[in-house]
Parts: sequence; structure tokens; C-alpha cells
Amino acid sequence: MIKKRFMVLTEEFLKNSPNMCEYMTPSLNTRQDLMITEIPMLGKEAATKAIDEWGLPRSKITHLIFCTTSGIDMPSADIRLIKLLGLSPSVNRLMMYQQGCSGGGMVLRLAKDIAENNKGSRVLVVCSETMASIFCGPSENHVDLLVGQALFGDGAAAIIVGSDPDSETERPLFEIVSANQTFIPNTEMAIRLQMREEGLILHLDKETPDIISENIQNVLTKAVSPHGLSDWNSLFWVVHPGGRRILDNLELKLNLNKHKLRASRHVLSEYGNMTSACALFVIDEMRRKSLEDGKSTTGEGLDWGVLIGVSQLPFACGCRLKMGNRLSRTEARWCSTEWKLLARMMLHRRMAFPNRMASDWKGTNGCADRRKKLRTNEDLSNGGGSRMTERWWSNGGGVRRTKAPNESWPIERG
Ligand SMILES: CC(C)(COP(=O)(O)OP(=O)(O)OC[C@H]1O[C@@H](n2cnc3c(N)ncnc32)[C@H](O)[C@@H]1OP(=O)(O)O)[C@@H](O)C(=O)NCCC(=O)NCCSC(=O)/C=C/c1ccc(O)cc1
Repeated sequence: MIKKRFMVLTEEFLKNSPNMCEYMTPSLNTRQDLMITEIPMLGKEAATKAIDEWGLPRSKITHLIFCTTSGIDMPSADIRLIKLLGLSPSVNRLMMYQQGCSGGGMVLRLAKDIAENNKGSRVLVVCSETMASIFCGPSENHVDLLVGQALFGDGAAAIIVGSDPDSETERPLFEIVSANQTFIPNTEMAIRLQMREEGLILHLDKETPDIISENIQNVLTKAVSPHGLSDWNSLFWVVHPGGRRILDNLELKLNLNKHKLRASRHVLSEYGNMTSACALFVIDEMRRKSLEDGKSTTGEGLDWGVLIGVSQLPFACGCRLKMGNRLSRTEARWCSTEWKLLARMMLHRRMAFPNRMASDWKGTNGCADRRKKLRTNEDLSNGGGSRMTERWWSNGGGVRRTKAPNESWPIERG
């Protein structure tokens, strides 16, 4: 059940942009103008919180990975973010567009590779998404688009990854133990996003939850068995909340205890599906609750966990992370498998392999909502041309509260 979502779109903006409210009306320019401005701004909110929590100077960030499915442009969103954050112009950039919902797992896999191959590096990872790319009026002949409108929300999340933590100044949260990806053959048409004059046109196969549950066992086994793990309930779970049915099917198929997907369900319920940002939100929720409950590791007191992401078409698999623990004395380690349709991670104790290189997570930027007076009409008139006066920011994700999916269309003031 999605209780609320946040959006950069406001009624006022939509009133002034009727082309975005119709079904299949040319509107790409309007969307692009909005997204090109908003995506780096959302990313900045998230990154600022992550850097503040990490606590070291921005000049220590050596790499930036920016991931979004919302808006393509040059200069790209990562360059805009570097300016907004005041990072060094020499930061090594990697801009990832159009990765969909497996993006959250993919960026961690890439960050791990970079961190392990560049001693002393600190990789700032930012995922920033808005459903303004797909927002439009309904058509009874395109039910899957309507399903998407009901599921997706806006949000941004950031995390800092490195491989050689300075124990004086840094407190690792997680360790990525391994990462990989796997495509499930012949699933490439299950989730499609086509860039057209009308925006990003979404096609969701209604069999998607079944495709995932039919393949999950096999892909997971390949990813975790090298680590001697086979009991699914002995792991903690960070699952991209693609939709309630996906979580339900997965829980059923793997015989997971009811609370195992709590963090994923919580994020889905509070924020909707925020594409690539979701996995990082779930991680953050997991460590927040673990702290609240006095658990001995960030992964609900467990040593190993698994992260699963879902995106266009295939299953991709991913990484093994070490998951450090800012909560108590234990550092945990995990391994992640990223799929195009699914991505996951596992966690286990660092002390088992004390000298092993792995990626330590210095800080995540989570879910705390805060209301922020943003920009006035005058400010925005110099920017993207939108006319929002005030928004809600969530995890750097920006936004307005909207109706739950079972409430009336069009979206009304929340
Ligand atoms: C929450 C749902 C949508 C509804 O659940 P439910 O309330 O338990 O109901 P049902 O699952 O029984 O479905 C109700 C009805 O809706 C229909 N339906 C159900 N999905 C469908 C359907 N994709 N088509 C067309 N009819 C359907 C379903 O057939 C059924 O029809 P009917 O039997 O006639 O009542 C549930 O079906 C669900 O979780 N589905 C999976 C959603 C899904 O594919 N998620 C993957 C998202 S992909 C992703 O994460 C990122 C994409 C992305 C997006 C934007 C970006 O910018 C970038 C990336």
C-alpha cells in the first residue's frame, strides 16, 4: 500500500503545462526543462546530507557517479551537481542515464570497482529521480501506464564509498563483498521506456512480478552459494520495492519470514517507487531501524544481507559488500547481486577477512523528510521555467504530497 509520494510537479505547474496532463501529447520540452533543473537540485539535497554525515571535507571526494532516468542533457546532471556542491572540477565523473530501477544496485557495483582500484578514493554516489518523465493523463487502452502513474514517486539518495577507511575519522556502515549482474533471457520487453515527443512512454508487462519470482531462486543461489549461504531467512534483505506484488511474490517464493521485507515495504509505502534511489532508501531505512532497535549490526543484527533491484528487462547481479556498523562494535560485510530485473547484496562480518579490500559505506542519505522553502517564482523564472513556490523535500527528493493511488485522478492538493 502506497500511503504517500512526493513530486516536484505541483498543481500550479501542471495548470500551466496542460500538454503534460493529456494522454500522448507532445510535451518533451516542458518535461526536459523541468527535469534538467530539478534532478541536480534533488541530488544536491541528498549529497549534502550524506557528506555532512560522513563529516570530511568535500575536497576529499575523488569520484562522482550520478544516476538518473529523468532527463538527458549536456552539460549533464553530474556537472551541474559538481557546481551546486562546490566539488573540485577534477572529480572523476561517471554519468549513468536510463538505468531504471536496477540503477541503485548498479551504482554500488561500479563504486566498489572504482574504490578498490584507486587507493584513497572516495566515491560520491547520487541517484536522483522524478516521475515527471512519465506523468500524463490516463487512457483506458494503456492500463500499464496508469499502474506506473500510481506507483512512481520522486526522490534522491546519496552515499559515499571507499575501500580503506580511516578509523580516526570515518565510520563504515556497510561492506560490499561482491557484485555481479545477470540478464534473464527473453525478458527484455517486460519493462520498456520509450523516449518520444510525448515524454518517456512506459510499458509494464503485467507478468513482471511472476517473471521475477520464477527466476529469483536460481539467480540468488548462484550469487550466494559461493559464500556458503543457503538459508534465506538468515540474511537481511534490501529489495527494490518495484511494486507490492513483486514483494509479495518474492516473499512467498523464498518462504521469507514476514518481517524480512519490512524496510522495502516501508519505503514503498512512504515514498512510492523512486526508481534507482529506492535501494539506497531501503538501506538507509534498514540501518535507521537497526539503530532504533539496538541491533548489533546495521543489517538487523545479521552479518550477511542481500540486495535485489528490478529494472528494464533482465536480471542483473551484483556485488559483495562489507557493511560496516556505526551502531556498535560489529562491522558486517555483504555481497550484492545486481540484475537488470533484479539486484542484490549480501552482508557478513568484516572480521572474517580483515585485510580484504572492499568498499566501505561512509554515509547514506536517508529518508528524513524536511520541509524547505525552496525557490520563489522569480528564482524559477531564471531556471527551468516552472512556477513552483514551495515544495517538500524528502531525502533530497523533492516534492509534494499526493493522493494515494486508489484516490481520485487527477492529483489534488495533498
Ligand atoms: C501494485 C499492483 C500494480 C497492483 O496490485 P494488486 O492491488 O494486488 O492488484 P493485482 O496485481 O491483482 O492487479 C489488479 C489489476 O491490475 C492489472 N494489472 C496489474 N499490473 C498491470 C500491468 N502492468 N498492466 C496491465 N494491467 C495490470 C491486473 O491484471 C489486475 O487486473 P484485473 O484482474 O482485471 O483486475 C501490482 O500488480 C504490482 O505490484 N505489479 C508490479 C508492478 C511492476 O511491474 N513494477 C515494476 C516497476 S518497473 C520499475 O521499477 C521502474 C520503471 C521505471 C519507471 C520510470 C522511470 O523513469 C524509470 C524506470
